[in-house]
Amino acid sequence: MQQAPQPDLAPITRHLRAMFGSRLLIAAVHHLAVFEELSSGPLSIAELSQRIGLKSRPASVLFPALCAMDMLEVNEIGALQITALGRFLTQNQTPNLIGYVGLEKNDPGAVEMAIRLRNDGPLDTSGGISYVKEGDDPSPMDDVDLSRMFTLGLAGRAQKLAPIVAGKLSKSEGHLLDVAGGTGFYTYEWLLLNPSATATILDRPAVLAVAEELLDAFAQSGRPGAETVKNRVTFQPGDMLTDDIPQTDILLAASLFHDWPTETCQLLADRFAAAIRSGGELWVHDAFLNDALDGPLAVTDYSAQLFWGTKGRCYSRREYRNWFSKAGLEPTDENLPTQMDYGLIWARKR
Ligand SMILES: C[S@@+](CC[C@H](N)C(=O)[O-])C[C@H]1O[C@@H](n2cnc3c(N)ncnc32)[C@H](O)[C@@H]1O
Repeated sequence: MQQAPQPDLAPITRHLRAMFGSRLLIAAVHHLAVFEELSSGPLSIAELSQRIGLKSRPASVLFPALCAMDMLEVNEIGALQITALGRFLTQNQTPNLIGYVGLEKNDPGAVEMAIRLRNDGPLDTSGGISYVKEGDDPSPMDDVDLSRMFTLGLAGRAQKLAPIVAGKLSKSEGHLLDVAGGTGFYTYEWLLLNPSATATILDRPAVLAVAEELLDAFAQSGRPGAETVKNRVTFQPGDMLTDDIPQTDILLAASLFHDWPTETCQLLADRFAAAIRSGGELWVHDAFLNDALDGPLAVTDYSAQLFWGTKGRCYSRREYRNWFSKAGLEPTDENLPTQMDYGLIWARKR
């Protein structure tokens, strides 16, 4: 019997992430006065950021989101200006919706979003930041219970996307390194399609304990070839920011760069480029902003969610390709959509 086609689960993730976009809008109107600042004319991104007290990361989350909502736009000289729609969020416009939006201004999520925008992150980071292990700072990824909770929280997403991603990655008889591989599902599915290949999953030790359990279940699933996958996987506990990264033919970075600020992204690109053998490939699976940093809305909402919970945000393909080029890799111009607003880009090493 033929299987019914599986739906793209994007509507679920879009509605989930829309909450963070709403918080940005309320914070912009009522806590940061973005529209009032722009009401007398366009401002450069740097000038507007400075006036409302935003560093580069929060500015790169907020302004693309307001552009995607069609309330701001970038003019021909690269300055931000209010659109015909956004005008209805300024005092000079009668009627306007400032009061109506203001009914939500004390919503705890909107208030906290304003705090995080101004502070470039939460005020209290003593418990560590989700999905991030950096230096000696405490990390939930090194706590047995929290790392299990965070890793299993991503399991369904990875399980759904992994067969699609695996089918689009290059075929190989060589080695795949899945950096910050989490559950490992991308690796298991790829090994199923590449029966002579081997793979390493690098992550924090507590995360890999969960991945090993999931691999056991995968190997016993009864799917043809699944039992061979187990012997072809190596689990490597480590710190991708400081430890030696094993040499590989294909390196996969899935939902990885978006947890980190731009400087760390360049460091990671450099480290990954060094680990890839000549002729090898770096693949990124993520959700990408438009190169013009003005949308799409699903990704600006996601960027707000990542801003809220991690040290990163969503980036454009152009931003990724710049890091790749600076790392000595040759970015290809392929854009391969997967599902849930994610896609693949890749670069090769000569
Ligand atoms: C958002 S998850 C992505 C997991 C997986 N690639 C996926 O798409 O489902 C980020 C992963 O990065 C790992 N990670 C964070 N900091 C790390 C570090 N310094 N070294 C190695 N892994 C790290 C986390 O433990 C977590 O599993």
